[in-house]
Amino acid sequence: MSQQAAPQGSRTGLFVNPAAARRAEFAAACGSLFGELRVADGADGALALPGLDRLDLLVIDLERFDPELDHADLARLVTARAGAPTFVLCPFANARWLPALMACGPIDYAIAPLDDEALLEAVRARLARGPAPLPEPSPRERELDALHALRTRVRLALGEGEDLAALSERLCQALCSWPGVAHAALFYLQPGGDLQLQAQHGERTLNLAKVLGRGERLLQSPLRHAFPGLLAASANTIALLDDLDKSGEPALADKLRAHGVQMVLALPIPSSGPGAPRGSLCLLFRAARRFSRDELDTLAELADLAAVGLRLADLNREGEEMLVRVTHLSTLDALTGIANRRHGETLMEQEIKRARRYGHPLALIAFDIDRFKGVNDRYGHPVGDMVLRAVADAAQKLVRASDVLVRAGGEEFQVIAPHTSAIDGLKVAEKLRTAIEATAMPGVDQVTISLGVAQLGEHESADSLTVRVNAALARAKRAGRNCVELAMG
Ligand SMILES: Nc1nc2c(ncn2[C@@H]2O[C@H](COP(=O)(O)OP(=O)(O)OP(=O)(O)O)[C@@H](O)[C@H]2O)c(=O)[nH]1
Repeated sequence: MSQQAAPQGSRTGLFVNPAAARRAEFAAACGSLFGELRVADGADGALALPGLDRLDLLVIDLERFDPELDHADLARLVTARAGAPTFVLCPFANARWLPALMACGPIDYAIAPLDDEALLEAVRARLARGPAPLPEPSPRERELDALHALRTRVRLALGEGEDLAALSERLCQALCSWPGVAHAALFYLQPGGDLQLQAQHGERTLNLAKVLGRGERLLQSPLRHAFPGLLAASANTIALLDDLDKSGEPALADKLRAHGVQMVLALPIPSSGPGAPRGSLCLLFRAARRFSRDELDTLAELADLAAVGLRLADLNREGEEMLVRVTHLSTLDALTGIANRRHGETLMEQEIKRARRYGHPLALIAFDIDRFKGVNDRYGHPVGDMVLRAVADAAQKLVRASDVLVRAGGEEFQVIAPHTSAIDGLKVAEKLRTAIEATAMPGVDQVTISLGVAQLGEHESADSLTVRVNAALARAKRAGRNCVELAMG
């Protein structure tokens, strides 16, 4: 590669930014420095250009890019330059871009905002230095760079804090970016459970579950003393198999060699308190190698980071479970398990909106157990509760999946029936009446219900519909109970 800067008239450049106005501004400010200046609105467009690595200068203007969304694509772009001059304009309030991109290749940068003159000067200076952006790194610097890149990738992988599966997958991907790593795996000890292969990444043909003979209950595996990933998690130790034959398991060694693996290193992922580790990080290398102290320190640090990540994933999961429980408690009636009154009101509003939007009829059926006070008085409250549950179960079985059964209060229920006219509502009500009448209630004489039916009027509110249906129900009670009445319009 020539160390000379190209003459100004023949220089090629590429400017990348999502905003057309910024691209135009850059072309106006710096276009004179290039024989040919191309522009792209993102990493995908830039990567699609032929000869990307031969351009004299790539300028990435990070304004309007989002570190969460765009990091992976821009990282690919920097990597694709393979060390060729890359100049990054970084907003002063978002400098976390810099270490993240530096981890992918050598970049120069200027902190934005810059006025046109300062921008022209910075780009001119970068072009004048020619293609060699930095002196060749020494082996030691290369090692530190690789460690730095690894640490950054692991941090980014953990930063997105999702569920355990996604987090473990990203962590393995990050570990595979370390030079020499063919495959990476995360073994996870389920709380109160067994060790399982949670994620793996790398050599496509290598499936550790197959190599180990199982993907779960790995603490019971006969290979738990031979394979570093299992040993590290079960014995809470760093396990380094620098020669596969030392495992004492020739079949295991052969299988790993067949996939190009010569060495395996595993580190326990510490638990937050005393006790067994949370699992292990396992790295499978293409060749045996020695590790420096910095490398071992960094790997231990990564295992600590992984522990924090797993804890966060646990907290996320616990939070989600709590939300499901709270939602359950706040929407369902504890005795019968059907929608409670408040939730019923919300669903009713939704169904009214839907019925109006699509011009479908909507019926509301209200029903109430006859002389229920007598059931309680005669058989006691627990039997009364059982009757309420039995009535709810029988009604739930009878209504359509799209109907909503609600416990409106004490022994009053409602059925919100979408796509249902008053006539059809009467039919459903009659079916409910006969079904309850025919349902055997252990230890109780026959139970009957009275029902009211109303169809939603064109401009009617939920309150008005409820008042009308309850009036119909009251008429059914007055008419002698165990019967259905249609609401007045
Ligand atoms: N076991 C039990 N009883 C309840 C529950 N909620 C309300 N009740 C009882 O339901 C009864 C309702 O009585 P009333 O409103 O007088 O009506 P009824 O006896 O069913 O008479 P009609 O509706 O006129 O046929 C009362 O005795 C309430 O205590 C509950 O969760 N469990």
